[in-house]
Amino acid sequence: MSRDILAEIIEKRRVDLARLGTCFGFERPERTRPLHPFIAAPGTILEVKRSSPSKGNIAMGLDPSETARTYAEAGTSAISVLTESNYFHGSLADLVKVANAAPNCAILRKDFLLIPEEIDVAYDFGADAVLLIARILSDETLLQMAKRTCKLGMTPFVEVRTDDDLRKLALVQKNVECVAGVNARDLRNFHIDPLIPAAFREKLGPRAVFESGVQVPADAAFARRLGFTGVLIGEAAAKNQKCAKDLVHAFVSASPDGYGKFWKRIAEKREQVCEKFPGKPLVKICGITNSEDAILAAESGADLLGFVFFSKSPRKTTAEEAKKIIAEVKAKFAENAPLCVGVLADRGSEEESAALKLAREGILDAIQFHGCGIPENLRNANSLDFGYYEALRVKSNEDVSALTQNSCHSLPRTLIDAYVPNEIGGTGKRIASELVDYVRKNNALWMAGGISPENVSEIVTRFSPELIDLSSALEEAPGKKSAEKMRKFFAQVRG
Ligand SMILES: O=C(O)c1ccccc1N[C@@H]1O[C@H](COP(=O)(O)O)[C@@H](O)[C@H]1O
Repeated sequence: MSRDILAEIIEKRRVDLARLGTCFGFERPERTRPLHPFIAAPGTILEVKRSSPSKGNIAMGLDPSETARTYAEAGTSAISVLTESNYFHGSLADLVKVANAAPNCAILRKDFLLIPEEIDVAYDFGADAVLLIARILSDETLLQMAKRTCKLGMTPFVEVRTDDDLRKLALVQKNVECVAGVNARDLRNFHIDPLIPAAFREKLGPRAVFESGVQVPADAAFARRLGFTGVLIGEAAAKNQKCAKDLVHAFVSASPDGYGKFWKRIAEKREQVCEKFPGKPLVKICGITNSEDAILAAESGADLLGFVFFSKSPRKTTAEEAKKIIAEVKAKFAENAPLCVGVLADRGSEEESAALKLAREGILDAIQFHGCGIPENLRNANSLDFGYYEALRVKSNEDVSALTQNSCHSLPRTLIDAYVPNEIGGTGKRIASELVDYVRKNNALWMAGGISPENVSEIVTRFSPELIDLSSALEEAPGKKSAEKMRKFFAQVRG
């Protein structure tokens, strides 16, 4: 989509401001409500939202006062009110109504505020916090508006999405206390990726909010597991207010954990690769059985190393061997070490128990469930010491639908591998190109199956995968990688 929706919204808003003034034609009330702290402790922000440019009509008949009462009863600590009229059908009248109906919640004015006087208007209409979008404000105006917000006792909520926005956020943080927010939705194409907020989390300061795209309770929990203090939920709450309680409960009962940490590290590694090797994917080298191969892969630029815990694999490893290799890799590469993943293919096996134990001990960063499904107890957990994802062996479009069903915030990525009858993984066989195309239409592509030094350039150019995973084509003998093949391979993806 080439349409710049943000620019359109702002253009119309400037015209309205000039025509109607900063109160948009509403009579300016005198504030009587006391001020409330905004996201001073972990909590949700449920939104009063009628429509949006990405979703069209969401809840056009919504009554702001009733909605605010429902949200307050659900236990939300804050309520966001969209006051933009052209694209979101909100108004300052909604803000007053919500502020009056939810006297114990912090109220956020969510709009595309452009001039400092709008901050005073937000205060008078009952807000406790105001959204300031870094991308649409100059350094000077942003800082002026943030300072004015604090002067009135409210909280500036600064939304970032780019490195330049982060620079602006740091400028604000140097001067005043604020809450930072990252939108998972790309306003250029409305595409939602929970790994965008994940990549930003450590750069935002202590109070940070995950915005957009939360649909189900597990998505809200995922935001908390990434370490966000708040989660802003619009459509899912406004459309189905009965779910508000579950969304709030999921967020506040989760905590930052090893699962969130794994996905944050994937997201950060993706950013680093995008910056240093534009257009190139993350790389997982699988089937590691010895330190020499592990160290060569790490030195060459592997982002993940895979250790196979499957008795029938020619490249299987044991807990003792994996532990020793991982200790060497982590000692040598410290925070630049690749993430270490245990690959499981046989549920209920001794190997599964051994790998899960290493993951719980923090030795393995994650588990790849290869063609054997994710255990229910892991799917339902909201606090784990490690990450996990599924590898699906795909042979038809129906298999791909399972992948799309998997895809939600809490399972942000699924790996695809070739389906080969009677073989589980490490087959050296490729997935049919039509199937890969079908997957990548709606999903970030994590791809395995027959990737080699000879075909990797063609695969990267043709499919733009986000991650490639390979094993057998780098071997000189079962379980032993060839240094020559590794060098040839990495010359293409890290050259
Ligand atoms: O490599 C194995 O032996 C293996 C065994 C059981 C499950 C998964 C396994 N490896 C995975 O297979 C693909 C890549 O294989 P290849 O490049 O086609 O040889 C990858 O997902 C590995 O993690």
